[in-house]
Amino acid sequence: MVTHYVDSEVGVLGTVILHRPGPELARLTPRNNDSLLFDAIPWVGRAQEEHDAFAAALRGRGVEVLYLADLLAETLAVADARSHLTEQVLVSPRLGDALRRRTAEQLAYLDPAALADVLIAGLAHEELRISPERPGGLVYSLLDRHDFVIDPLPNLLFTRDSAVWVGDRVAVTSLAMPARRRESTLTDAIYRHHPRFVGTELVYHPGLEHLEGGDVLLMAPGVLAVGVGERTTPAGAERLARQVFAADLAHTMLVVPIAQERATMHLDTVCTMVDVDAVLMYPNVADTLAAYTVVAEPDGEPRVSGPAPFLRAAADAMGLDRLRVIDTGLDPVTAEREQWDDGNNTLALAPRLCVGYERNVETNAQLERAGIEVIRIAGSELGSGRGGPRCMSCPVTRDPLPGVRKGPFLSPSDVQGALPYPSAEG
Ligand SMILES: NC(=O)NCCC[C@H](N)C(=O)O
Repeated sequence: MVTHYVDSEVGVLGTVILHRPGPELARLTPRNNDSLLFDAIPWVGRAQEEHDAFAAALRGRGVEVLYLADLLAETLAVADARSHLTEQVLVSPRLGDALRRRTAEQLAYLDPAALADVLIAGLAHEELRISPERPGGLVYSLLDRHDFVIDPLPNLLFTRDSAVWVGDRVAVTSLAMPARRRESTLTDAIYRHHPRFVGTELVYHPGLEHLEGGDVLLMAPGVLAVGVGERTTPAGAERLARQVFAADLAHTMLVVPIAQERATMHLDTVCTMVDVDAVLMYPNVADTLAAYTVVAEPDGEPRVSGPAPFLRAAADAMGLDRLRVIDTGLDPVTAEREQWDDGNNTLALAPRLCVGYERNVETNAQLERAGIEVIRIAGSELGSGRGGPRCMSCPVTRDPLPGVRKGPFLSPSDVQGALPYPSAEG
């Protein structure tokens, strides 16, 4: 098994899982885009070009790119994974027995790659092979022709949300929105059965309290920040705290309430890290964002204190005098526009090097003024799902921050002493 390890947001990125958008985006129509969590109907070919350029930019900086569809197809070559994932779509009570039988027959004929395509893009009414000898039954007869026998997963593009690595373990999440729930059944199967990942220990499972990867930030080795709002629940944060403390993957979790709105659906829509001591942050929330600090008691029980201002609590937990803050946009109007267009949602490839959407002109200029290099990518179509470079990537390997050993973790003051990178302000 290859070793995978992620203990920060900014350690040099080694390997990342992306999902190249495909036929599942072509399922979006004006009648289903809201429930499928897209704000517009993307031009699929252009979205693929934009995504290919994103992947090329990562490879150009030495990052290994794994595609989720390939991992899934390879996973489906394992008999147990195939039967488990097939059962998970067939179990839906929406199908009824006759339609379930027809669907099962059709899936049984597919090779692993074709089955992966169906699990991702779904199965439309028109695609089910029905004949007088092979009737679909009452449910199929009443199914609207625009409807799906198996729902598509257009948000698989946002690989960040269904799994997040913490140290050498992966948290396979429990997604809140019905349109996304099935995504983590695919990631779960990949981490359990794919030859590259088999043996990886899971620190969170689908089916537990709601938790989404976009809400989880690895602020420093041993320090997590978890947004609670539209997606991750306080119960999800509490469960994750217990599990990461028990596994000695972290010593502190900052739990950060965020507004339950689409614009701030995850913590990484308002705050991402761009250096070991610097965050890119939406100024309209910077002063009001608060955090409850949760630490592990010796008996394993999480102890809660606060709330305190987020930036103060984070700096304390990370053993820093303060966190440097780079604002999204320049003025409140530009900031609001660029936050909406995922200006905040940068993906760090290393300390002071990140990928951002080119359209967020002011935010990118602010980053550069603060000494952060920005690799700009197009996102006119990719952005229609409301996610940026961080949302579209699941890092599975980052270099540990130099000078900070792998867990069990040092105390915050030891970590501060070990920070390798001087801040841009010296
Ligand atoms: N971490 C993120 O902010 N991910 C973006 C998810 C966008 C997706 N359309 C959703 O609503 O869940």
